[in-house]
Amino acid sequence: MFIEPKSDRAIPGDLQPAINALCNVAADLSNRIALGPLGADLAQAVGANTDGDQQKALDLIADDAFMAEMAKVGVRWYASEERDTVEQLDPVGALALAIDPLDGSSNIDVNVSIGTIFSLQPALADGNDTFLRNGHALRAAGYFIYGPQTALVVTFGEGVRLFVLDRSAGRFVEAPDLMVLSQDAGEFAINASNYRHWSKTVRAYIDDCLAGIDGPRGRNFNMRWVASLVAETHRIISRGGIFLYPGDGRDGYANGRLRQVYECQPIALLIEQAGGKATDGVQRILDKVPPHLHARTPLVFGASDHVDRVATYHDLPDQEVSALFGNRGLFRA
Ligand SMILES: O=P(O)(O)OC[C@H]1O[C@](O)(COP(=O)(O)O)[C@@H](O)[C@@H]1O
Ligand SMILES: [Mg+2]
Ligand SMILES: [Mg+2]
Repeated sequence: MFIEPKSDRAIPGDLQPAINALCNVAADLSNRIALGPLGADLAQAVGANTDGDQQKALDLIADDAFMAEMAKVGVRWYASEERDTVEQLDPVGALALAIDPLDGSSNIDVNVSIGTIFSLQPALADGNDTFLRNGHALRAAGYFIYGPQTALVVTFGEGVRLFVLDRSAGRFVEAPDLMVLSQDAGEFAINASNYRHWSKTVRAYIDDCLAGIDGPRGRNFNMRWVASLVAETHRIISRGGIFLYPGDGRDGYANGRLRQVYECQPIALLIEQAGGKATDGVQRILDKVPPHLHARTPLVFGASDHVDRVATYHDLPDQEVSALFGNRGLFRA
């Protein structure tokens, strides 16, 4: 076994082979990533996926490795960010796996945390129908983080569990405590270089954070942006705060950058299970049905109060946001 749960906590029996196989591949990837420049050039550009995103060597290595193992463990449908269509693996398998095999690709060659995001749900007769459902069908959601520690963070619907890779044993060993999101950290994460492309609503929210103790929030905030969704999620689950990847005015970014099936649904389930919230700014992510396999959605997640507050900015009539915005614009001269 490549995973060692605490003796008083089980992994649902029908999911165990798939979770074990995911751990096997992730441990191997972790070893390869850890070699850095002593190993193969994992950051080499090798092409583009259907969405036009650049693919790095590690995106494809990870995708091939996960797909090969999933064929042996009762997974019928395999949907990957790196593939145009759903692949059928085991025709009599009962499960469907959605995966972002390598998240945070821009960080591969700079020794910053990257990851793998996945979800498992029951397989329907048709692959597309399986994945084009809202997030309430998920049986499990998780990510592997390849960082100073390689870890698996996963939920089976009863809280969020942490397993750390013990390299000497070659196994992911469960940590004693469940992960619970702290509600009061004052930290936000957003790619602020897109400020000029955001809606007034998003600008007003961030302006208020930046105004700190002198603004309407009456407290100072800190900012972080790793450009690796797994790393941001791990930090927020570990110590709180809020993450935003809103839609913006750039070509192709009307719904932001993050994919509903491979990234947003699993992260949303984890965050909710840790005691937080995940929305597109207004609507709960888990309630949304993906319009197509590679659909993107704006994503806002973190401590409940922070996420609720973002929704109140969206609720303001446009004139009111404009009026607020007229008094702010802290990024402008
Ligand atoms: O470069 P940007 O626009 O800040 O986007 C960063 C976001 O893009 C991602 O890298 C997208 O994931 P992939 O690396 O799987 O394409 C997220 O991990 C991250 O949150
Ligand atoms: Mg990703
Ligand atoms: Mg990816």
